[in-house]
Amino acid sequence: MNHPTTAPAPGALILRLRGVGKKFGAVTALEDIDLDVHAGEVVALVGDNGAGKSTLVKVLAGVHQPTSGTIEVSGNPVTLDTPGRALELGIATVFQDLALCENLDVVANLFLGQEIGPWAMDEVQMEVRAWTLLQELAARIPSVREPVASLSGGQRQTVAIARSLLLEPQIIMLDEPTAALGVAQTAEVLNLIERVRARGHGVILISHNMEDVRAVANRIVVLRLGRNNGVFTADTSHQELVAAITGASENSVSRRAARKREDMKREDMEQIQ
Ligand SMILES: Nc1ncnc2c1ncn2[C@@H]1O[C@H](COP(=O)(O)OP(=O)(O)OP(=O)(O)O)[C@@H](O)[C@H]1O
Repeated sequence: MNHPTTAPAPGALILRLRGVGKKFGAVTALEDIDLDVHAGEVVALVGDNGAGKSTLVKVLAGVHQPTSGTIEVSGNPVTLDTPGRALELGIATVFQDLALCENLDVVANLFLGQEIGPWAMDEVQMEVRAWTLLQELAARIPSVREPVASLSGGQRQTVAIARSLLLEPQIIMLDEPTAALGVAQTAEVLNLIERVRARGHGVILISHNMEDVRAVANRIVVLRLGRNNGVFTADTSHQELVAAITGASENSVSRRAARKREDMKREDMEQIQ
């Protein structure tokens, strides 16, 4: 199945993961992950270092193969065995390094690698398409003939996001898009994410910044130690989110139960010896 040419209905379930796991040898990076993404929503993926966010992004980008579980795109089971296949199925990823060419201008960066293919066009057509897309995104880029080297961090992020939209993906994954940005540029990128959502794409936003996440996400999916640890809404308090991320929500009752289990195990061992 290739990705449908007609846009999914707003709110349609476009991505569904059930029981997805990923082991690297003896290391379990992901275990039993469920994730739903609908058309026209921003799902934030948050978690501490090592929680499994990057691994999940790479599974969805076709870089890593899951060791268990199922992935469905628009209701059809899929195998994302290469990055090209993920793109064909309408899953685009903007990695943290952005992969832009500093010495090339905005138009050249937007169409990089697509000189042959659906967007094979002449220079004028490419420039018009670039302007149209950037205007639609209300992107603040001074000129599409500006080399990327002279753009700000926020503008570079915009170019990278616009490039991934050229193929009209159903889902766009953004890996820490505001990590290196100041306040004004962060606001610009958050506005851009809202406009991408308004175009009907499903957005998966990976971020360490709870303020950013709460500002734009419809739902916040917490990963902890490679597992799901709750799904929250944007009005969830900072403390509650941090508790889910760090595991501080494991309250004194569950700690007491764990202590009892340990005591019982010790007593059993003593009886055996
Ligand atoms: N290629 C690999 N080989 C072995 N183990 C790996 C590999 N990639 C990730 N891991 C392990 O999988 C677990 C999850 O890592 P991952 O990088 O996905 O977490 P993360 O949430 O993205 O963390 P961070 O925020 O630090 O990037 C970690 O224990 C990590 O050491």
